[in-house]
Amino acid sequence: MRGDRPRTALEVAEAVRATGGRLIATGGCFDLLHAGHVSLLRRARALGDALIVCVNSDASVRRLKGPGRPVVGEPDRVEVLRALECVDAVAVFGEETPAAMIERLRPHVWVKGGDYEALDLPEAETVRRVGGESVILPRVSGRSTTDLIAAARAAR
Ligand SMILES: Nc1ncnc2c1ncn2[C@@H]1O[C@H](COP(=O)(O)OP(=O)(O)OP(=O)(O)O)[C@@H](O)[C@H]1O
Ligand SMILES: O=P(O)(O)O[C@@H]1O[C@H]([C@H](O)CO)[C@@H](O)[C@H](O)[C@@H]1O
Repeated sequence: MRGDRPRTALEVAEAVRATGGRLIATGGCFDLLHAGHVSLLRRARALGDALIVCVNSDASVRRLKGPGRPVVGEPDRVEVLRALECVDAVAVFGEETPAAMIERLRPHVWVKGGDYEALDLPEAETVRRVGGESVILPRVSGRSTTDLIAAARAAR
């Protein structure tokens, strides 16, 4: 039981460090959550003692993915992520990259899915500076929010 009040991302980070644990973090838009996201989050969580998901604000998603996005607003994206057993806390950020949030959380491991190369991540230098490592986990083929949106439009 994780208690009735969701712990903040900073509270989770401090608790993990206080017990000498390994803090995992990941980031993304997570608009219209799908099985690829869930697989990534479960595998990320298995790398350590707690997983914090850094999720882009609505304005940040719009800048990144275009004017029609996100299709699911920030409160609901946060709520859905928080409902996953493998997610210990969710933090929203509004910048272009999660670098500032990574500075605050100082994860031991930063995880992204296979559509990125670890060394190409703009936040990779920040991860290194806070003493962490960036890890890229393989994607689940055939799962993307873009495809879900296209399929939903085609079904109308
Ligand atoms: N099929 C997948 N399998 C594993 N990880 C995935 C998959 N799709 C996305 N991810 C990862 O989930 C995180 C969030 O990605 P994002 O929210 O952009 O998903 P997406 O489905 O690619 O969205 P979009 O189609 O809008 O770009 C990223 O780390 C990304 O690499
Ligand atoms: O859901 P996405 O498109 O994986 O999320 C973006 O990831 C970027 C990535 O971490 C490389 O920097 C990040 O910069 C951006 O803010 C989105 O989270």
